Amino acid sequence: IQHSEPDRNLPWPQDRTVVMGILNVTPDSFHDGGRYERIKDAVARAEAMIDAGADVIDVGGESTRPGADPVEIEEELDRVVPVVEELADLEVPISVDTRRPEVARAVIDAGADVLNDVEGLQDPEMRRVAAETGVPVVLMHSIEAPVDPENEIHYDDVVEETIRELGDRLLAAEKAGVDREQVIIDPGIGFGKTAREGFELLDRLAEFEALGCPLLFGHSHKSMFGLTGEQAGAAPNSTIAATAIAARNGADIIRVHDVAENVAAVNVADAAADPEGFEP
Ligand SMILES: Cn1cnc2c(O)nc(N)nc21
Repeated sequence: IQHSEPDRNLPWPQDRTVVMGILNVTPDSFHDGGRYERIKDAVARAEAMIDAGADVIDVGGESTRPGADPVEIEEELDRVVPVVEELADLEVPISVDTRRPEVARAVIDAGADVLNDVEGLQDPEMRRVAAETGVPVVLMHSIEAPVDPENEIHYDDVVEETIRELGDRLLAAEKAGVDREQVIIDPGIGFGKTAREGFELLDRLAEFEALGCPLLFGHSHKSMFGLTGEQAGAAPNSTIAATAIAARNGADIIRVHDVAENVAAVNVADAAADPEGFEP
């Protein structure tokens, strides 16, 4: 499977699988230190991920784990804006994972290059931000985020239904003035989907090409790997194996915690996809 035609003005290479490093700036992702310590630590971790081969850094101030507590807007701003300001000077683009238009506007003003919306631009105000700023936006499929674990969502064909619902979101975004060229789609692994549905999506990723947008796959350390003998938050080996399969099945961007290991996995997939043309 080749990558989507390299004709979009996205801020990363389009002739190979791109690795997005996850930078959580939630308090539980730091040992207790002051605010300044946290910002310094976040920048150091971003730099380490860049050194390990990350093509883009995804900054998130609010956990989207199932059942996570929502964070006040002021708190989310206080967590992400200072970090984005520091990272804006680094040589790789910065993505921000937020569901809030206020935060989206603030981080774009602070230098963020990409919006990562786990709610798939369901908020009309988020569509307006994307349309007005023209920044690339990740449109992730999720019935709700964070998902209420009690909310039993059932799919007949998770791939078909996810593609159809993403298509509807894409149309709504285009109606609001968002250019299809700025949209990256994402099946939303684990958001209201079972482990087996996660593997079904992984296996049939190529079907998402129908939407004509680059595809982001975010499986790192997720609960689907309970099926493969690891567990949520501690699934490094399954994550790396799934990265290679996802890249080979057409994922254009892989969103991961452990950058070096997953860079190797995408390189293996890209080399297998084009043994003559692959360049290390
Ligand atoms: C923030 N976040 C957590 N999981 C994610 C996924 O699978 N995709 C995207 N785009 N963001 C995610």
